[in-house]
Amino acid sequence: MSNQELRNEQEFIDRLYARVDVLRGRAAESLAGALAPVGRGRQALLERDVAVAERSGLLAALDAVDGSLCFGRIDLTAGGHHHIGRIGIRADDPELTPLLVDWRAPVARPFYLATGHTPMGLRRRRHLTTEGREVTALHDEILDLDDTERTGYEDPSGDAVLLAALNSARTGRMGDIVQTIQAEQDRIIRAPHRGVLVVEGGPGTGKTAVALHRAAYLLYEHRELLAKRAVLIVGPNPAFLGYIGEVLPALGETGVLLATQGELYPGIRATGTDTPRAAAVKGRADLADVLAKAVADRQSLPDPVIAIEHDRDLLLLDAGLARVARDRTRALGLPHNVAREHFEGHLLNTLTDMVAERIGTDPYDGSNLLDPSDITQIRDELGENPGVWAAIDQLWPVLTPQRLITDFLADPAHLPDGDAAAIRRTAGAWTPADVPLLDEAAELLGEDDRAERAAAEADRQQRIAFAQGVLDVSYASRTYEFEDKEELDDDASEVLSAHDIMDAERMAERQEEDDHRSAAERAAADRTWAFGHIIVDEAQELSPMAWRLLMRRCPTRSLTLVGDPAQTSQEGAVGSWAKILEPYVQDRWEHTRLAVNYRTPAEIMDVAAAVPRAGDPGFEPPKSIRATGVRPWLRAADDLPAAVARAVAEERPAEGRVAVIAPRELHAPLARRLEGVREGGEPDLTLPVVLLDPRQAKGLEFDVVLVVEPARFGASDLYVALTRATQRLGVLHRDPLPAALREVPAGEWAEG
Ligand SMILES: Nc1ncnc2c1ncn2[C@@H]1O[C@H](COP(=O)(O)OP(=O)(O)OP(=O)(O)O)[C@@H](O)[C@H]1O
Repeated sequence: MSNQELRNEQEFIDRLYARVDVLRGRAAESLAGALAPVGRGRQALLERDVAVAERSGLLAALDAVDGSLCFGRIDLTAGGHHHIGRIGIRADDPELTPLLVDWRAPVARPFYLATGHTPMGLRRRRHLTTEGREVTALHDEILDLDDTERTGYEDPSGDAVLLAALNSARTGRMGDIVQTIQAEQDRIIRAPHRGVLVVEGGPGTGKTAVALHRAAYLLYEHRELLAKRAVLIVGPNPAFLGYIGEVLPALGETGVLLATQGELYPGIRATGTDTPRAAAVKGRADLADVLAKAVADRQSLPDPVIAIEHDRDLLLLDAGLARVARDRTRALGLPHNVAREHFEGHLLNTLTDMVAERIGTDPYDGSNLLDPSDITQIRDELGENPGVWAAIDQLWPVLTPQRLITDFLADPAHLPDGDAAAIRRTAGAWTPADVPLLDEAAELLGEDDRAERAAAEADRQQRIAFAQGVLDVSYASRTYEFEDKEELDDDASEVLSAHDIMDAERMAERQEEDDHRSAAERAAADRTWAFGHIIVDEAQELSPMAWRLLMRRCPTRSLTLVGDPAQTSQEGAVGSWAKILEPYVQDRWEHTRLAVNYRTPAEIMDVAAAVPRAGDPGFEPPKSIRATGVRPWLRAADDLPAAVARAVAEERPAEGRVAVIAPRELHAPLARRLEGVREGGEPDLTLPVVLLDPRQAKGLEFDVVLVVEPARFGASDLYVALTRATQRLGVLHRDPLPAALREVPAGEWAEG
């Protein structure tokens, strides 16, 4: 009987893939069709773009989930069953009957929530394991206790599939968890709250996994809205983004942009680093005011006068007159560069009045003899005087964010001396902490887009002229061809009129519209893009200035924030969720917690928890879902690199990954002793052995972790480092151990 069960499932999977192959073929065909030229008009072009995006999305989704399409099945007490998969697939019948239910659909929900106590209408839950297109295992849970039917694949504990996933060798890339989402996680993933949702929990509680699956869920639930606006995921470093970057594509979702803080200002690569103190100062909320003052400083006054040569005369612009123009301009409350147009106008008016007064005043009664056309002429002449423009540039210069911040960092004004000294920099690369400053500056400055608008219009005119030329040539040549024929069809000229098919302006517009970039790609290039949803991982690390930037990118305030205050390492991070969120959403946000540690075995957690407990005796770590029976070990060594090399050789699993987490200054000697290990740059997490500093280890996990010289880590960094292993942990040191680890009872370490 049991073999029959397996055969039945295999038959189903075969049918499913046959259908997928048909769908894939059709999607490829219709994509080719959608890419072909379309009819006239913007609407048609727009529809074409939408069709292309949809069909390439469907193709990408089908490709991505191939090989792992179906993973579960629920049998209903009322009869019937549903297969559950990474995406939904419908049969090719008139009713389009669902063959496979998307895991995010409401019908699939009992798969994640049903228990023996609350079976939610289920008789049985089945986990299917497949390799490629072959079913390799089944695990059944009976949920209706009165049901006596047995399949022979019963899993009495109900967690064999979960434990197998948790125990499997790591690959250096995070996988999705759709097959084994736990009830507490499902509630967060599907939380109906549309605004800010905070997901808090200790190490390994699945915060990152949950946030990513929530993004997939939201993209499914609100596809119309979110696919257009894209979802942004912000993570602490590029290695982490590489680590989590395959989860959403594997779920068929591609409308997502992953970025670190340093990548959030288009056109800037933030490759520099700051001292912790400098990063903290740059991240402080008061920097917004400081930068506003720095902009105001650039709106200067003549000291004491600017002499402008005009019409063989000298105009003396003094501080008083310039101040009037400046105050009037400032009163508009516009960003600096946008306001410049108004300053130009005010200043030209002031100078026009000066000239008019000088040349037009009646010497007898003091009245002005000039008429309005004279005044206009004076103003026009002043507008052509380079001296006038030099004065305007001096008093209200057009500024770029880069210029403003470069000048500010070279000579930081409006800050206490110590803070100014901490951030002073006259050369060097941009740093991630500069990015929120650049963004703030871009907001304060705005863009004077007059020139751009004019250039765009000139460009459009040029393209219209070009398109007109192309059409004229084709029109003329076709006509010529036909004139050669003996009998020229009366209607031929009309049939061939290119102008009838598409006029030049439309052709030019079509070039403009021909932008097949996805929403995520467009978003990456656009500083002012408003994302549909933002997920921030390690959110506890961000500074107030970074929050300002992110909130600007998400005017709807639809955010998922993931973090663990106990793992905060950044100086100057905001600290409490309420404090972070109050300025943007007051108290309208939801706080959720995850309490089970899926990553770190109990034996390792017993040791790791000593670190936060040293500062907070009441500290309770999340509860590990499993124990491995293997205790972490502790080793003192004089020659640390040799000891680490030996430990790597001993511990290295046949499959899976080892991380050596060591302070940066030990990386060079360690790398020399460890074969195939690179030092510096972004770590390649897919290599069998990687060398990391504790900050780089954030959010990651490995089968085996070796922590080197723990006394040199800050407490939260050490906690992070000790909680990265899924199987085994070793600690090596030459310096004395930090107090927290000295407190660990001897029995919690492995013997010897
Ligand atoms: N329901 C689940 N099924 C299978 N694996 C799970 C489940 N939940 C979490 N995991 C796994 O547990 C590990 C830890 O998850 P994740 O990295 O999301 O935790 P985290 O809370 O973000 O951790 P940290 O704060 O320490 O970085 C991952 O390998 C993840 O795939």
